[in-house]
Amino acid sequence: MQHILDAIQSGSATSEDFASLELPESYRAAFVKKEDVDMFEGLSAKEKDPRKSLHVDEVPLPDLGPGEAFVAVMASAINYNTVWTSIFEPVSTFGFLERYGRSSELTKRHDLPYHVVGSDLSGVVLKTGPGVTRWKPGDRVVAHCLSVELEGPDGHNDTMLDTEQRIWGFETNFGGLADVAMVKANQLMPKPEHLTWEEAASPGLVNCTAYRQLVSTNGGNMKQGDNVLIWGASGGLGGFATQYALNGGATPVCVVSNEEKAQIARSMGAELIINRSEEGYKFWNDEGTEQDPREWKRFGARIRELTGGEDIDIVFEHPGRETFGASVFVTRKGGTITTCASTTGYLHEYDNRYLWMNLKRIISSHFANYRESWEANRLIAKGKIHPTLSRTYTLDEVGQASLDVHQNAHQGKVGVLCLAPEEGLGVLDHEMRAQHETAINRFRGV
Ligand SMILES: C/C=C/C(=O)SCCNC(=O)CCNC(=O)[C@H](O)C(C)(C)COP(=O)(O)OP(=O)(O)OC[C@H]1O[C@@H](n2cnc3c(N)ncnc32)[C@H](O)[C@@H]1OP(=O)(O)O
Ligand SMILES: NC(=O)C1=CN([C@@H]2O[C@H](COP(=O)(O)OP(=O)(O)OC[C@H]3O[C@@H](n4cnc5c(N)ncnc54)[C@H](OP(=O)(O)O)[C@@H]3O)[C@@H](O)[C@H]2O)C=CC1
Repeated sequence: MQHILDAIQSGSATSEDFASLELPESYRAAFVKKEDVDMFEGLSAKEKDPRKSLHVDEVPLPDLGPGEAFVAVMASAINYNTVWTSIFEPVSTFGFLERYGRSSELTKRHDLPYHVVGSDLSGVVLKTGPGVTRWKPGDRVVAHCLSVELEGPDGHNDTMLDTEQRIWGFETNFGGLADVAMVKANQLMPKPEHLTWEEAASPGLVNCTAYRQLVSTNGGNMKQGDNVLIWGASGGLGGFATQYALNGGATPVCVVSNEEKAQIARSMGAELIINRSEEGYKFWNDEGTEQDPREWKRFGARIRELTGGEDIDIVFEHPGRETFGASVFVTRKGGTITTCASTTGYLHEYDNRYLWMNLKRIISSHFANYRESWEANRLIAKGKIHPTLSRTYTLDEVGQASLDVHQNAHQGKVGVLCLAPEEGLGVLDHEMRAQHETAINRFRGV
């Protein structure tokens, strides 16, 4: 891989130079093994340790198909979906690969006894498959994680609705936590050039998701003046939801679990902050069998205290079972709960009387369509939304990086260096970077 890295770092290699580089037969990648899917049997989700299931080793380079691209990955990032894959919860991702593999000769390539994970990357295009004209070797790119086939009509208005919609590196193989990744060329977007490789790689998945869930007409359709309740406001999704709320003239009500996280939310410009640990909300009894509506009320009263008596227009939900009852309760009449996940449990309970009597709506959201992804990346490239990178690991440390996210011991996003030999490389637009340096570094080292 050294000759590829040399070409990238030379700064002068042409597209023809990249096109003539010899591709390796194998490459370094982070993967889980099919033979390990039962390794954590009997343990609770919290006890399952990604360091034991995530391996870093050489894997063969697949054949490149039509409409696809190989990218030399300079950096990637940890997403919670890699945590799910590595603890084999709520289902083993090998089931996704097997199902995908049954579709065609080409998709069969994904059905392997190992799953190369990772749904973000920044890097350089090495080779494109037949039919790709928009991208060429040498292009500096990031990739969003929406993989679709679009052969049927379902996804033609909104690509997320394709019946063959998958998340690359979670429901497909050959993900971004590796030195080379294979993507569909439609996933590629220009790398924001005021950012380093690791900064550019880190927003992708969560930025696009937050954009659809909160801003897009497919999600919360947020407008100026809205009160937006954001759970985990300094986390992966929340760090972007908070920026979108502030940019769009809404008022974020940020929920976090400690003072450091509260400080990050404040430094982004949020003023209304709830430290859920300090306030000690206990929505469920110890057995986890019943909720306490008095605690929902206490939470709602605190929100009213902060907003001057107003309730929430949009809840940005993802913790799931633990918080969903409270989220439905504190939403104003006619308001919206947008949900994209269930980190603490997927069987939600809420009091439906508060929903229907007050004409509230629950809107589901999942990643983002092609267009929404492009718009979210454009906002990063224009310096209107900033990366939330707090710490960067090497690819060999991917297990530890995933454990940190699993244990909620991180802030914002956690980056991973793949081919990039060190942090801080890859910036072309130094002038623009200088304008946004403080915002770019807001989450660093907290
Ligand atoms: C961008 C990043 C995102 C994230 O991080 S999201 C968080 C991580 N993701 C997750 O946690 C989700 C992981 N995925 C899952 O847990 C599962 O993936 C799903 C629960 C989403 C789906 O379950 P499954 O078993 O894969 O598929 P089925 O569609 O439930 O199919 C099971 C069987 O049920 C049949 N079926 C489905 N719908 C119906 C219906 N409406 N009426 C009758 N049958 C139905 C099917 O056909 C099939 O059947 P047959 O087993 O025989 O093939
Ligand atoms: N459907 C989709 O497209 C997507 C789904 N997801 C899913 O969303 C979830 C969150 O992802 P992401 O934001 O990247 O993860 P992070 O771990 O980075 O952030 C989640 C935040 O949730 C908060 N949190 C954790 N536990 C609780 C709890 N019990 N009650 C209230 N808040 C809690 C934490 O903040 P604090 O401790 O400060 O309160 C934490 O910072 C994951 O399940 C992920 O798989 C993610 C991206 C896309």
